[in-house]
Amino acid sequence: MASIMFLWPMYKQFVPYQLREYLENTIQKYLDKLFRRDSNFVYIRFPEYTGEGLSKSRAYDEIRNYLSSISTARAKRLKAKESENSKSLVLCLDDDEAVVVVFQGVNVVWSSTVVDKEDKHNSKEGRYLTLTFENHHRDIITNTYIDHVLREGKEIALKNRERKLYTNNDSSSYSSWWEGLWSNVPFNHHASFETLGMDLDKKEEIKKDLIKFTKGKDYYRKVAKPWKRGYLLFGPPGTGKSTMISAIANFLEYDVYDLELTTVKDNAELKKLMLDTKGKSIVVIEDIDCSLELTEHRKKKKEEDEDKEEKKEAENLKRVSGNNESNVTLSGLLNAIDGLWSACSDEKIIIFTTNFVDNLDPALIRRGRMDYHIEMSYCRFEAFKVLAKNYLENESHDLYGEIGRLLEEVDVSPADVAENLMPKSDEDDADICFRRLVKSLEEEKKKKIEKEARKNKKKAEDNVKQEKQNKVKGMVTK
Ligand SMILES: Nc1ncnc2c1ncn2[C@@H]1O[C@H](COP(=O)(O)OP(=O)(O)OP(=O)(O)O)[C@@H](O)[C@H]1O
Ligand SMILES: [Mg+2]
Repeated sequence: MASIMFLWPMYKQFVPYQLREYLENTIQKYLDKLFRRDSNFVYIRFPEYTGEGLSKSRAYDEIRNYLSSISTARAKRLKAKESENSKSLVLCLDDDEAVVVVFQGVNVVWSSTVVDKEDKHNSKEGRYLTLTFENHHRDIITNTYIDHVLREGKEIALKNRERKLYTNNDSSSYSSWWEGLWSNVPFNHHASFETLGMDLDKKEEIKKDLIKFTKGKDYYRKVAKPWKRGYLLFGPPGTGKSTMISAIANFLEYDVYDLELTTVKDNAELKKLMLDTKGKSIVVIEDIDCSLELTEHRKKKKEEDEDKEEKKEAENLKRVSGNNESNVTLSGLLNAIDGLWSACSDEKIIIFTTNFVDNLDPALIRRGRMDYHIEMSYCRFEAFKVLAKNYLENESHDLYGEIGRLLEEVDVSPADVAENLMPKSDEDDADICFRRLVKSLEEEKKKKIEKEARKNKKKAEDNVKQEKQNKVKGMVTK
């Protein structure tokens, strides 16, 4: 019987379609009816559509994904499918084709069947996948294997999907009516940890932390915490905070939700937005200090307007600007990050960026909320080496020593260094770019020295002034 089971796919390959259809519709149906009850084999059917055929079956898609890698390696007939959510063609088992899979020493057969043309009018099942195995393996298949298949299928779908960059829609604009809370575009930023100029040890530490997080499902469940992690990226402009977010997204293959807090109407809307984000994603709030400050600033301005009896003018302004004033409060934001709802979806990273970490409310960035604080700092020699390799494919040069010394003496951002390293014309080779960088660093050094000198001069003048005042005071009291 086992040999018949394994020959079945081959038979399907060689027998002409019309004859096969005839055989399947007549002989096989009767034979199946007669013998299936006593058969040693179990058949599980997974239809493409569930219920009345209104919605696609998730299990079917997951199994198809799982079978895609196996079929690509083993099946003779494959079907190439284009999928909206997938970044490349998906190869899957062709109709009326089958593959044998061995799981923990147990042989099973997966076959794909398309519903007969006549039947199609009565049934919306479309296609179905059938899993066949010997009866005495029933426990391992139903308790372990099917779960394994669905899990693997989900993983494969996540890997193959086209990643998205989401931005929240302004709720006061008409487009949000049909576009929903978030709009998206394909996420195509190519930043990676390899191209990120920063201290190598720090880079490794961040990568390790991220990997630990992604593997922490059971741990987070054990300690009864939602599976999420907060990162605070802080540092001067142009030090790579936004680039780091893209690098993290690419490293983990996550989607990115870029949340523009100033267009969020109120706390309730913020909660809705957060609830509408999927797992395996990064929620980003850039320049968090400005977002909150802006809200406060607007409120104060409104009060002032009212005090000055300019209520009418303020009303007009409101009308013109579409009344899109944000009333998100700090407590609303805290609640959105780790309120009860945050346990609703799995595997999420929240990243705040700021240029002024000292301006932030301690409650917002306390550990447990923003678990990992990463300082993005000015460009030093190690970061420069990464940028030189990246922009000029260069790993050594006579000027490296001088550049290294200058980078220790002046504070310049990696963005400034990158700008100097970027060839401006076809004639610009590495030598020209490095010389340009040295020149720019020397100018920075000169500016720094002049600034220091001005500061010292002012300090000396202030001291003289103070001494004079003290002398006068002394004379008066005498
Ligand atoms: N550490 C870095 N490694 C590699 N490239 C960098 C780095 N920092 C900055 N750059 C380059 O400079 C540009 C600006 O960097 P980025 O936008 O990431 O800075 P930022 O810290 O987010 O600045 P801001 O505070 O103004 O938002 C990037 O496009 C990137 O090319
Ligand atoms: Mg930025």
